Amino acid sequence: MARRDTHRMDEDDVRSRANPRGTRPRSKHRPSHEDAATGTVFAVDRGRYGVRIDEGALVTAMRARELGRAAMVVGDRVGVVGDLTGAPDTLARIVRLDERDTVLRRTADDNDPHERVIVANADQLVVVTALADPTPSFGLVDRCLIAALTEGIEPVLCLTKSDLASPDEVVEHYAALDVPAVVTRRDEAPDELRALLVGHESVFVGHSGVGKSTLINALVPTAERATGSVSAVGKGRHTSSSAVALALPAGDGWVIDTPGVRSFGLAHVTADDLLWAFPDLEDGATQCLPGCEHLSGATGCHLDAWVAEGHSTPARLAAFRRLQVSR
Ligand SMILES: Nc1nc2c(ncn2[C@@H]2O[C@H](COP(=O)(O)OP(=O)(O)OP(=O)(O)O)[C@@H](O)[C@H]2O)c(=O)[nH]1
Ligand SMILES: [Zn+2]
Repeated sequence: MARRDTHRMDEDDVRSRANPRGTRPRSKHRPSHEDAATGTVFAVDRGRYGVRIDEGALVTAMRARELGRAAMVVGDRVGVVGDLTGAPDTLARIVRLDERDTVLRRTADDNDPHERVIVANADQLVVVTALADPTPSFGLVDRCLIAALTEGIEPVLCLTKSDLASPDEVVEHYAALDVPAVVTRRDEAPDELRALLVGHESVFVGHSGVGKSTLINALVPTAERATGSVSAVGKGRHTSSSAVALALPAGDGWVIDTPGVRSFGLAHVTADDLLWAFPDLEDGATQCLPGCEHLSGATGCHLDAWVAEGHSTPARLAAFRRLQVSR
């Protein structure tokens, strides 16, 4: 059961923090069109949405006025009416936005209260980092992991360019977090990673230049063409500022590519949000002083005693605290 606050609203007043491990979403917006087809938003550009209709065509759609301020993001499940043939120059209408299972969000920096929802309904976050060129940025990786863990999205570490450096140190660094790590290099097929993606909606994030496009092109051979067709969604100009969802060739799962990031603001994440992702530590914190940040040496932090009592391990507490400092 999720225990986090569900009262927070994202920028579009879409209720999105509801139980991420819960049951199927209910519609927030009451369907005004009983006959609407259901689909998934795979691209967004300048007020136009690319929607893959379930068992149907790829259509370009605009949102109906009745949706009010609600803005859809890649991964959203929506109801669509109108011309659903996907023929050139047709425009369908989104009349319903389903409640989100998860949202991946970030702020521009840590002092910025404005949250941006990047992707909806992803259940896996693949944090891509190069082992060299550029050297791994533990801070950025930590922040991506925090964003996933606090939203109930399963993180996966993907360590690229293993032809240039050994993965041992990085794997060791993250061992206590129990996050699966896969190692890739461009001259070998990413079979291990591919196996982890089957049946999932996986978002890929990473610093620019880590080899994310190389990886995605290996996973989805039609990726470049698909990304090109997204610019058709946005009236012909090229999209590079937003995410795009690509269907895996076997048809079982989605890969969502996002633009390279330099930073990952977490102004919206509290100490207790992060603790929620560590069920072995969470109960121990009920005995901390109010407002405890649970850092090492903090007066009144009960977590050291909790670990000494055998409820968790020093390595887990250290891993939690390292993320807590990164936050
Ligand atoms: N040595 C080595 N180089 C790689 C590997 N994978 C990618 N590269 C190179 O790294 C550079 C960046 O790769 P991209 O796939 O474009 O990286 P990206 O993360 O998509 O970067 P952006 O497009 O800026 O977001 C390119 O020159 C690639 O050829 C690898 O496994 N080993
Ligand atoms: Zn504490």
